[in-house]
Amino acid sequence: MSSHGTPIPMTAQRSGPLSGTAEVPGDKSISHRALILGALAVGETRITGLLEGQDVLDTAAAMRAFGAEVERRDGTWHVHGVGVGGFAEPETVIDCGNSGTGVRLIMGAMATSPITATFTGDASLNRRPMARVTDPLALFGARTVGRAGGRLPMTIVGAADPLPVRYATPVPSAQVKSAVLLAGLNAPGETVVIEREATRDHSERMLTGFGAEVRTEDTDEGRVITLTGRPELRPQIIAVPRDPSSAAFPVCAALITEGSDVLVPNIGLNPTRAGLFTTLREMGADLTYENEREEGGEPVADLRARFSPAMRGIDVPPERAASMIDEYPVLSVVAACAEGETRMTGVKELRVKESDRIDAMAQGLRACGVEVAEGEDWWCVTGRGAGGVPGGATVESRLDHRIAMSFLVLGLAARAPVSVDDGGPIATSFPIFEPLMTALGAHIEREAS
Ligand SMILES: O=C(O)C1=C[C@@H](OP(=O)(O)O)[C@@H](O)[C@H](O)C1
Ligand SMILES: C=C(OP(=O)(O)O)C(=O)O
Repeated sequence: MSSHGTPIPMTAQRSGPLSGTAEVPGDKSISHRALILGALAVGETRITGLLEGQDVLDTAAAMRAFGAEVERRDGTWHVHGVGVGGFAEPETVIDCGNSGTGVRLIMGAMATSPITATFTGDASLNRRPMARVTDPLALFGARTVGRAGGRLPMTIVGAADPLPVRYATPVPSAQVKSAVLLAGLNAPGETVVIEREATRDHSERMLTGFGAEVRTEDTDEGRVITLTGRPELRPQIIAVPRDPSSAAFPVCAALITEGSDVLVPNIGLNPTRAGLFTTLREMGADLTYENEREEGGEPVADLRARFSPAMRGIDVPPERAASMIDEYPVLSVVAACAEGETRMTGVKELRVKESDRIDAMAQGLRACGVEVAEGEDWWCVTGRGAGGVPGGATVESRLDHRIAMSFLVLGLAARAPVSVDDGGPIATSFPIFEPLMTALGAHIEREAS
């Protein structure tokens, strides 16, 4: 959906101890991929635990537009796929709303079929760079017509006679890697993606689960992923694990809110996603992994986070960026409540997310009385110590769910309330954020607009 409707101003106030269990929703990255691969399999894929956030609902609608049957019955999602190369030409414009993952993966999935589709999104998505995906799709033989600078709305004419591709991704991006692999599904022979830094590997894992041949090798060039084209994908039964990127919010809230003790069960700790938790532990957070186990081939644990008044700032190494890319906004909130400087480098990708996340956080933190320095590829937050952030500002969320949630978390520990002008975007990834946080004891309220 391109419009988020009327803004929903929200305010968070200093809260007493947060306690209890926070059952966060399903993983957003895995949910998109389950719907898309389900739509490309032959037969019915069943998905439980799917994230029912707007980003994923928009991908479900897109899969219907390409000819798959997608239905929710009794809490389970049923996807009746059309097979690799079986996508129909959509009759309407594909609106991916706020979702970079949705639009980029779907572009890849349709680019090697002889069909044409036009993509659009909301004001945030229509500002984000798409050439990073359409450049490699052109190598397969797809053609693109879009706005200047490779922006949406954009029409892709899929390749009628696609060629396989060998592509080294110029930016660390699982979306680009996944778009190329999905396009490679309907190309003959082997499609190869090379990434210098490993990014989240859910596509590789799920493609293998659906029966595609995918090889991953770590070489001097980086990680080399080879997919054999034109497989018949077999439908799967998928239980989507809970999202570590959503778990980050109750975890960080507990660490900075006096007296808190919160359990966040069943969180995937895939090393390509778990960088935030490593960082928090290095900062001295009282964050433990309980009941560590393997589920569906992924490491999983229950996270227990307790108020940690003695956290210290650290240098977050650039090679960790890909494994915590969506978590820097909320990390900067924890950094504001720690002692000393937290320096984050190798993070220029943050500038092309739903908003320029370095600028959005830096401006909002400064308005709340926190010192922030920044450059194109780095930023540094000077902590005010536990309970030391003045707060007392209204911050723009800029159509960015993670900015809105991060400042509401800050408000729980700041001396004066912190407001966001629009909490509406939270529904894209974490529709139950407000009731979940409130049930833990957080004072978060909607204001009359
Ligand atoms: O592949 C994915 O599911 C995602 C990849 C990342 O984006 P980039 O590929 O742009 O780094 C991440 O920020 C996004 O939230 C989800
Ligand atoms: C960057 C994000 O998502 P997307 O790129 O899918 O819009 C996010 O969820 O933080």
